[in-house]
Amino acid sequence: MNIIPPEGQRGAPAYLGATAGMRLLDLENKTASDMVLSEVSKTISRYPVDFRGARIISGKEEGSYGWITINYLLESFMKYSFGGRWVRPVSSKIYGALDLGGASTQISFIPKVEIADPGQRADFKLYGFPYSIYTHSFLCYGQNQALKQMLVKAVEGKDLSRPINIPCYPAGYKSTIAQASLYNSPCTVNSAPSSSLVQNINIIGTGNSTQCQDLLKTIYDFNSCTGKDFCSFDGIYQPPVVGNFFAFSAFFYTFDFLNLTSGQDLPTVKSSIQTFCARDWTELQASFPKERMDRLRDYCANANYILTLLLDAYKFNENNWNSISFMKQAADTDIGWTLGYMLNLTNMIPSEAPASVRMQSYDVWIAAVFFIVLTLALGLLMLLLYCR
Ligand SMILES: Nc1ncnc2c1ncn2[C@@H]1O[C@H](COP(=O)(O)OP(=O)(O)OP(=O)(O)O)[C@@H](O)[C@H]1O
Repeated sequence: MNIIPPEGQRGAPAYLGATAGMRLLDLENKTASDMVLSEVSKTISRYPVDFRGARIISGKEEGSYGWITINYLLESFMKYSFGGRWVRPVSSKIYGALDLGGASTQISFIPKVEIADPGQRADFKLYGFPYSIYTHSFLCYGQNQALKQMLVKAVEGKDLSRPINIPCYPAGYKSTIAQASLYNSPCTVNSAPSSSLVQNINIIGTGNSTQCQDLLKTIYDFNSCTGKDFCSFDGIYQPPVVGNFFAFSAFFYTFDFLNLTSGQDLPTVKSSIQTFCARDWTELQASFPKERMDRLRDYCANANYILTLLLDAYKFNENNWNSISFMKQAADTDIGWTLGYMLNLTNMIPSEAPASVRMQSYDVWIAAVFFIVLTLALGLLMLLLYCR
C-alpha cells in the first residue's frame, strides 16, 4: 500500500500463494489450513486492491515459477535478431533454479536428455518458443524439516536418559528438547516410537562436519534409486544436472552468512564449513551478538545439509560446482517463485512472440556502431578526395 500510488491501488491485482509450510498443515489438519486461507483472504479483501484469491500452490508450480522468475529477470527468454525476426534463445543461456525453503526444496532445469517421467515435467510456451523443464519439489526437505529429520535420526535407538551428541550443532552447544517436538510434523510422525513421548532429551553439539554430513545422508533414501538410471533419492527420477544454476532463498542465506557466495571452489567451501562448525558455541555467540540464536545454531547444520543435497542428492560434483551461483537478487529484484506466479497469472509473458517489438538495446548498439563506422568511412573518403 506504501508503494502503489492511491489512484492505482484499486486496479492492482493481488494474489496470495502459500507454499510447503501450508502444504504440510493441509496434510495434518485440512480444516486448520482452510481456516488460515479464509482468514487471510478476509483480511486482504479489506484493502482497496483487486484481490484475486489465496490458495496453496503445488510443489510443481513453486519450482516452475522460480525458474520463470530468474530467466525472465535475466532476459534469457528473449532473443531478437537484427533482421527483425525472433530466434530461439540459446538453451545454455537458460538458468536452472535451486530453491531451498523451510519445508520444501525445488530443483528445476532444462535437461540434455528427454524427460522420461511426465510427472516431473512442466511445459510452457513463452514468447513463441516451447520449453520443457524438469522440476521436482521435495516436501519435508526444506531446511527446517530436514533438520528435524536429522534430529530424529540422531536419537534413533539411543538411550535417551543420557545426553545425545549432535555433530551438526556447534561444539559446546547444550539444550533440552521435548521428545514429542521431534515427531510433531507429517515429515517425522511415522518415525515416532510406539512408547509414549514424555521424555525430555539433553543434546550436546560436537561441531563435526564429516559426522554431520554422515548423519544428514541418512535422511535420504538412496536405496530406492538402486537400479534406476537417473534418480536423486526417495526413488525420484532426475536427469543429470546440466548448465548454470541460480541457488536462492535459504541456499543464499546460509552461504551468505558464511561468506561463500563469491564463486569459491568446492574444496574451499567444504573447508570453510568445517572450520565454522568446529567453532565453540560460546565464542560464536560472542562473535555474532546480533544474530538470532536459532539461526546461529543452525548455520553449521544448514551448510552441511546444502552440501549433501547438492552433492549426494542432486549429484553436482567438483567439476560443475562452479556452475551454481548463490544469489538473492537478479536484475536488482529478489528471486523467488512469487514474481513468476504473478507474471503467469496476469499473462505478462505472452505465449506468442509479439508481431512488432521495440528494438532491444543490443540491436540499438549494433545499429549505432554501424552508423558511426559508416560516417567515419564517408568522412575519410571525402578528406581523401579533398586532398587530391
Ligand atoms: N535473513 C535470513 N537469514 C537466515 N535464514 C533465513 C533468513 N530468512 C529466512 N531464513 C530461513 O530460510 C528458510 C527459507 O525461508 P523462506 O521464507 O524462503 O521459505 P518458506 O517460505 O518457509 O519455504 P517453503 O516453500 O518450504 O514453505 C527458512 O528456514 C527461514 O527460517
